[in-house]
Formats: sequence, structure tokens, C-alpha cells
Amino acid sequence: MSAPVYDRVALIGLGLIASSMFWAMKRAGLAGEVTGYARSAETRATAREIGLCDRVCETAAEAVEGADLVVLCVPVGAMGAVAEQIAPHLKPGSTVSDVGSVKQAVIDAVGPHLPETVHFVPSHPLAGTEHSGPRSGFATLFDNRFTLLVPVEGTDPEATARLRALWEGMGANVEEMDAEHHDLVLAVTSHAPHLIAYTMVGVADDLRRVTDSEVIRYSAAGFRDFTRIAASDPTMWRDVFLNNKAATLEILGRFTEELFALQRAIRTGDGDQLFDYFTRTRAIRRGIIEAGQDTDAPDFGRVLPRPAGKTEAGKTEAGKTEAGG
Ligand SMILES: NC(=O)C1=CN([C@@H]2O[C@H](COP(=O)(O)OP(=O)(O)OC[C@H]3O[C@@H](n4cnc5c(N)ncnc54)[C@H](O)[C@@H]3O)[C@@H](O)[C@H]2O)C=CC1
Ligand SMILES: O=C(O)C(=O)Cc1ccc(O)cc1
Repeated sequence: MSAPVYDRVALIGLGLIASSMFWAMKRAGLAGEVTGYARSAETRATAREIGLCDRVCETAAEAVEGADLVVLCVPVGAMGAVAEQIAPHLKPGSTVSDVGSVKQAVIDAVGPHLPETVHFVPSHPLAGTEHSGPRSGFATLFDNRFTLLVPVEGTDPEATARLRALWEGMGANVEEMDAEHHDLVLAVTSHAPHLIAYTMVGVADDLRRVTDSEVIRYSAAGFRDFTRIAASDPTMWRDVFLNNKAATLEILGRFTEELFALQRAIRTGDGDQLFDYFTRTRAIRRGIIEAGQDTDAPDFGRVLPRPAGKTEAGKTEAGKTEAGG
């Protein structure tokens, strides 16, 4: 058990990510008191029933009162409204963060509402499941997964270092990245693949004669993975696509071009083109495995390289320093 990184943490939106953060913080003793707020009375009741948060509050204002760290864990499209609601109640010197899957749109929506007396350090854990809601979280979700920090210009490095210590304490490998790059990388590794999975499952469903039991019964692992991903929360994913439009459309455009090229190779019987293409993609997968990354876990973020100079030892050292302060 380490010393708390923050005395008081407030979680706004009590779903998969907030509940996983709560259990991960408790596991390592990273926070003194954790308050929580969710918009729906039903979610607040569930949270109280399962012991999610030390104190579940009736308003967002009450939850953030006196908090040293406030983490917005709501769908990307709701971040701005929540920031506006809590802004007058934030403690000067505190840090506001979020866990949204898109960064530039969240920075644009949240930043203008925050008083100059608070630090804004956006974050994104590259870990999740297709489940949502307060009962879906678990303490090990972030273990050995990347969390990306996206500090905005002029952010106090100490506020960033402290948040890094929290994520490392929750088991994550932390990297920093700018918002534009983040949104492009995630469009390739997570957002476009989700849209493709949604589409593939939709296509299978259109072929009614193979649906009912047959799709699942006879599906190989690939299609099963698609159905798992396509079971993800519709609100969350609607907001991701509406808020990472440019990067997602750019990647889907390239995807469509390649798909057409492969379609043509099939039609014309160009086996060499198909073979060469599959040989290249196989090498990419093998490169990931040789780099020592666990490819069984459904974590698209694992293709991100660790920048030169960052070592496990360095990471642990930073975590210890911050946790002690
Ligand atoms: N699900 C995943 O695998 C991952 C999700 N994220 C991001 O984390 C954030 C939260 O996602 P999850 O925890 O999966 O969602 P979730 O659906 O499990 O929980 C979201 C919570 O926010 C509440 N909420 C929605 N609108 C609200 C509002 N206006 N005011 C207050 N509460 C509101 C919902 O009632 C729910 O309790 C999203 O921004 C998502 O993009 C990041 C990494 C992984
Ligand atoms: O469940 C999966 O396969 C995921 O890809 C989880 C996930 C969803 C959204 C994110 O922003 C990060 C991770």
C-alpha cells in the first residue's frame, strides 16, 4: 500500500472506467477519500449498494467540493456540459482530468469552462471492455495497459507528474502525446476498427438466414471478436465518431481504397497481390509479438511504441516520488 497521491478524488459519471479507477485506487491506497456523482438516481443507488465510492453525492457540485483531483468519466459528448456545471465549485490549485476516447474535442469543450486556478490534464486509458455501467468495473483493468496523458499548453508539469503517479499506481504504463497525434493514432487503432466491427455485425444481421443461432454457433474467433466489440455502448461510440470526425474519416477513406484494391484482386484472380498483402500484414502482427507485447488482450493501444529513453525503472521511480508527496 503506497501513500495517497491525492487526499480527495471526485469521479463524475460512474460507469466502467470510473468504477475501475475507484477499485484500482483502493487496491493501492492512492486516494484518501473518493466521492462520486452520476446523473441517474438508479446509477447512484447501484453505486451505494456495491460500495462504489466512499461517498456518492446527489449533485456534481457537492462531489467536486474540496477535491484535489476531479476526473470526468462521462461520454465525450457530455464533457463540456459537465465541466460547465462543476466549474464554479472547483478548489483552486486542484487538477481536472477526463478519460475520454477523443482528446482535441474534449479539450475544446472543457477548457473554456475551467477557471485559471485549476490545472487541466486530459488522459485516456487504452483499456476497456464492451461492458458499461457501475457494476462493470474491476481493479485490474489498467494493469500493464497504456494510459496517454495529453497536457494542454502551459500545464504545470507538477500537476502532470502527479496524475502520472496516480495512473502508474493503478497499474498503467503512462506516455504523453499531443491531442492531434492522439486522435489520429486512436482513429487507426481503435475508432476505425470499432466502426468496421459494427458494420460487419450489421451485415451479418442483414443476412437473416444466417443470423439466429448460426452466426454465433459457427463463428470463428474473428467474427466473435467483432460481435464483442459491436456490443459496446452506443452512446459512447456515437460520441467518439462525432467528435473525432476528421481523423476517422481520413482513416476510413484509406481503408476503403485498400478494400477496393483487394476486392479487385479477388475478382480478377490476382492471387499474387492477395498473397503479398497478407504476407505484409502477417509481418506486422509478428513484429508486435516479437516486441514482447501480449496480443491476446483486446487492446489496440499496444501497437504504440515506447519512446526512446523511457524505461520501466524510470517509470517506477517517478511513481514513488509522487506517491510520497
Ligand atoms: N468503455 C471503454 O472501453 C472505454 C471508455 N473510455 C471513455 O471513458 C468515458 C466513460 O466511458 P465508460 O465508463 O465506458 O462509460 P459508461 O457508459 O460505463 O459510464 C458513463 C457514465 O456517465 C454517465 N453520464 C452520461 N452522461 C452524463 C452526464 N451528462 N452527466 C453525468 N453523468 C453522465 C452515465 O450515466 C454513466 O454512469 C467515455 O468518454 C469513453 O470514451 C476510455 C477508455 C475505454
Ligand atoms: O474493448 C475493446 O476492445 C476496446 O478497444 C476497449 C477500448 C475502448 C475505447 C477506448 O478509448 C479504449 C479502449
